[in-house]
Amino acid sequence: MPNPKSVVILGAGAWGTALGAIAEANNHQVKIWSRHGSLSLADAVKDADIILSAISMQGVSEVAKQIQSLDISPDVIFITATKGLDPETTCTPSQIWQEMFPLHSVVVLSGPNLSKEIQQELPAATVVASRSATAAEFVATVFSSPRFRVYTNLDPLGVELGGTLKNVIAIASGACDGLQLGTNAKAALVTRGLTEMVRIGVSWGAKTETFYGLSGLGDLLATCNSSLSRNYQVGYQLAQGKSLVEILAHLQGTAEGVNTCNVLMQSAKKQNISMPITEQVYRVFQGEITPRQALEELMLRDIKPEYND
Ligand SMILES: NC(=O)C1=CN([C@@H]2O[C@H](COP(=O)(O)OP(=O)(O)OC[C@H]3O[C@@H](n4cnc5c(N)ncnc54)[C@H](OP(=O)(O)O)[C@@H]3O)[C@@H](O)[C@H]2O)C=CC1
Ligand SMILES: O=C(CO)COP(=O)(O)O
Repeated sequence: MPNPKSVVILGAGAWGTALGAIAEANNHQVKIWSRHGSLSLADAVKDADIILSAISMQGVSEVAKQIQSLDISPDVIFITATKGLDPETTCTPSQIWQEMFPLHSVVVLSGPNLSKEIQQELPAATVVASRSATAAEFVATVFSSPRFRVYTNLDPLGVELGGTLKNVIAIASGACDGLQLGTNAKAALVTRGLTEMVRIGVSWGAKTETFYGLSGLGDLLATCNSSLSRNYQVGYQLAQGKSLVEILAHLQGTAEGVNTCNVLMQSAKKQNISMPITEQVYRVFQGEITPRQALEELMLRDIKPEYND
């Protein structure tokens, strides 16, 4: 384990708190900053070795801009644990951080990590990915523990997109369970969902194999099969006939898949990329169809080869 480091967590939500506890258990000095807390951002990031952002997508650009105006040592490593896409630019969180801090190392942390289980100290694995192998290896040593196994990876975009794109499929999976469609239907949905993720992710520059790792397939398996996932909960409740507005008003925490689905749909249309499951989720959000009608449309699509469709 490295010497104690100063780790600043941005965002006192479920994920920021859980990651803070892991670093603290490894004897690092942890400060958690929240926009509603008494600690100023300037005081929080002063003397930081690591700045880890676990804020929802909607706050990333704004907070990154505030930090840009502060005096940040060139040795600071940024970690992003947000799973979303910027609605204006379609940029991922790591692209936003890297653009604002071009000379700093930026590391993506993503994996099958339902925060409630991690808070209960159940074992889990994750991936830290960066263009800098040294930065990824350093971050792995800071967070690794007997209950949190951290793998390194050199495809930050692929790791980040795995965690982000799977949220839309988790919503569809929640709906699949809400409609009680069974295990075969779920297996088909998740597998075809992964195909969609690979298709768009690779067109954006991610590596195919990354989607078959912990941050892609691994996170799909976790969130598509657990009622702890907020995205899954959104889909499940849509299948029960609730409106999206009603669901989001009562949901505890952030379901990034809702915004991600909208951003994805626009990009897929522009790029002419087929994303049938995402499209059906989008249409359910728009109130155009019910989850059951979405199922019927997916089942009645043209017959085609399993690959190269
Ligand atoms: N929970 C989980 O299991 C996991 C979550 N993630 C990802 O981590 C991110 C955060 O998730 P989670 O912690 O669960 O969500 P929560 O809803 O619990 O917390 C969101 C956090 O973001 C902060 N925030 C939101 N908007 C802004 C803003 N404009 N400026 C500053 N801070 C803001 C919130 O601050 P405030 O409290 O002041 O509103 C809060 O600290 C999401 O992208 C999620 O997909 C990734 C892996 C696991
Ligand atoms: O990404 C997650 C687990 O890896 C958390 O999923 P939800 O955001 O759907 O709760």
